[in-house]
Amino acid sequence: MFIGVPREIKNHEYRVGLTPGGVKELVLDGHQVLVECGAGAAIGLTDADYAAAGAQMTANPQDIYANAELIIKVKEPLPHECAQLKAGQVIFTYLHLAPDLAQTQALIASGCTAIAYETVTDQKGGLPLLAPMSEVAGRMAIQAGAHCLEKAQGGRGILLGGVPGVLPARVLVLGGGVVGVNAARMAMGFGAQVTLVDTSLTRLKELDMLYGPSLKTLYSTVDNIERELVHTDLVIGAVLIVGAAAPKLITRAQLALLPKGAVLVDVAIDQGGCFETSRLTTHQEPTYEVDGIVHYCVANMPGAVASTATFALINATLPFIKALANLGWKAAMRENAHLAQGLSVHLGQVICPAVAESHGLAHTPLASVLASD
Ligand SMILES: NC(=O)C1=CN([C@@H]2O[C@H](COP(=O)(O)OP(=O)(O)OC[C@H]3O[C@@H](n4cnc5c(N)ncnc54)[C@H](O)[C@@H]3O)[C@@H](O)[C@H]2O)C=CC1
Ligand SMILES: CC(=O)C(=O)O
Ligand SMILES: [Mg+2]
Repeated sequence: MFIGVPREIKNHEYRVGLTPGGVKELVLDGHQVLVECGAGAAIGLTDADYAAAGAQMTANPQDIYANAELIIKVKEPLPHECAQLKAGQVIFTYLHLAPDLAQTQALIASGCTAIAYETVTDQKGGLPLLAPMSEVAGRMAIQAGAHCLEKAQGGRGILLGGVPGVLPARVLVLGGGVVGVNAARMAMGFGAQVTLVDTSLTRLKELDMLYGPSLKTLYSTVDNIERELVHTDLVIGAVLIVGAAAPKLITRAQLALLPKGAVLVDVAIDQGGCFETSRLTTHQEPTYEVDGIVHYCVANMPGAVASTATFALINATLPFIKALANLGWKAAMRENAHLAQGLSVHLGQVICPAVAESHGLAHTPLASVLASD
């Protein structure tokens, strides 16, 4: 198969969809891999490394969009990338379509087959291709939040861990999945007082067994969250309903409950965000203020630690990329029902039910697509 890897072009996005090690595996399987020059340069993966692994290199991303049967990326295709996609071509990347009607329409119009990393599942009900980036973003959320709590960033001027004789900051984590648990672990490591809420009692029980009294757990209700906000310095938004737009857990009116200079880090922003006042920001300008509350809403947080994040991502994606390349997407999905959950858009039809529902669009059942020739 002809596989293409364009350079990522989103703001401060330095990750790359395939490492030279990944290229080597695919070339050994008999595939042809075309990589855009400089795709891995920011994290020390040189064009020479890719060439040595067996890739062909091009300075022109249009060569990739014109010729590749399978395109491997990290972030969602931007409008001019969507415009180059076509029927018969597969793109495998993060898409986050539920909050993004324009991208959904562009992928429909392209006729391509778009497979989303973030909805591929595993036997345990997890999201194996989202998890590595959720680990990174969850851990980063505490670094980012601690920085935002500094006065110069608009924050309350509170040190996360406090010092002897002065209490540490209070951190509220909304959602106890992969992002939430990684954020909670980092915050506890800093010495902060951490409370985590979730709607899953099973999950809260697991976390209680894991962390004991150093982590306070609370069932997620409006009332419980409101009572916490009154004394919270840093809130981490880490909820997810797979494929769907994030539920809004803090309204604009509820911002008034927080102390002035408190910080909201909305990791769930890629699914539309879980605070009413969230709007997308970039690494270049990561924060803004609403009613005296600092908001950090960067949708590609792991892009900032692109070296760690790229290797973590490829560890998870490579087996699926190999299956798509070796078998073709349809046979690979017939063989692996978990990979099939990634199919979002195909030949102008929306396949992911949660995406269709978010935009009020018709949805074509996965089974009927996989049953057809
Ligand atoms: N901004 C960024 O750079 C990144 C964003 N993310 C995003 O972070 C979000 C969380 O991802 P994961 O932790 O991997 O998901 P996950 O599925 O592991 O965890 C989500 C948790 O939210 C809980 N939840 C759902 N509704 C809730 C509610 N109303 N109240 C409290 N808890 C609720 C679920 O029970 C689950 O435990 C996703 O939107 C993901 O796309 C992930 C990586 C990077
Ligand atoms: C998950 C995601 O959107 C990211 O890593 O940027
Ligand atoms: Mg994202």
